[in-house]
Amino acid sequence: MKCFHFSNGEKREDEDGVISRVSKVSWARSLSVASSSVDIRRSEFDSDLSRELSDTVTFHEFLSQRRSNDLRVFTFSELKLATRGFSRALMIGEGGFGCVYRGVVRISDDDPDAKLDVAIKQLNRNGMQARPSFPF
Ligand SMILES: Nc1ncnc2c1ncn2[C@@H]1O[C@H](COP(=O)(O)OP(=O)(O)OP(=O)(O)O)[C@@H](O)[C@H]1O
Repeated sequence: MKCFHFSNGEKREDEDGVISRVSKVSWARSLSVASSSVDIRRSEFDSDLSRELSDTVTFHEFLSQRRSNDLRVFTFSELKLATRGFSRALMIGEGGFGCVYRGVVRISDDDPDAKLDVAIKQLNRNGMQARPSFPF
């Protein structure tokens, strides 16, 4: 699943009205859409890639790069709306990093009827895989 982490860095609004938070982020091999979680959690890193990129790429730059590949960036508000506030009635599964919800998102600004069923994972700051496997 594709996912990226939102952090609690500086808030910035770009020319398209997409609000992002600017801070250093690290790249995860398996990216999924993050939501309300404001912590940066390191998960499955591609060690080579993260070594090359993680300390130099800001979240805003990350979004820009994804856009240049024609990938749509959703705001947290859009994802919240799509899942009716992350309603438990729409929950379709749960992984080690959080719950997965069924949602419907608009896929075109021109056509309000163009919609797509999607699965949206809300990263859980207390996800099981974030816990240490041994006591400190
Ligand atoms: N695209 C999807 N369509 C339908 N159900 C999905 C989809 N993605 C996830 N699910 C459901 O959510 C559950 C958890 O998915 P998730 O991707 O979180 O699993 P995971 O890879 O084990 O999680 P994690 O990466 O957090 O360890 C799946 O077992 C499945 O039931």
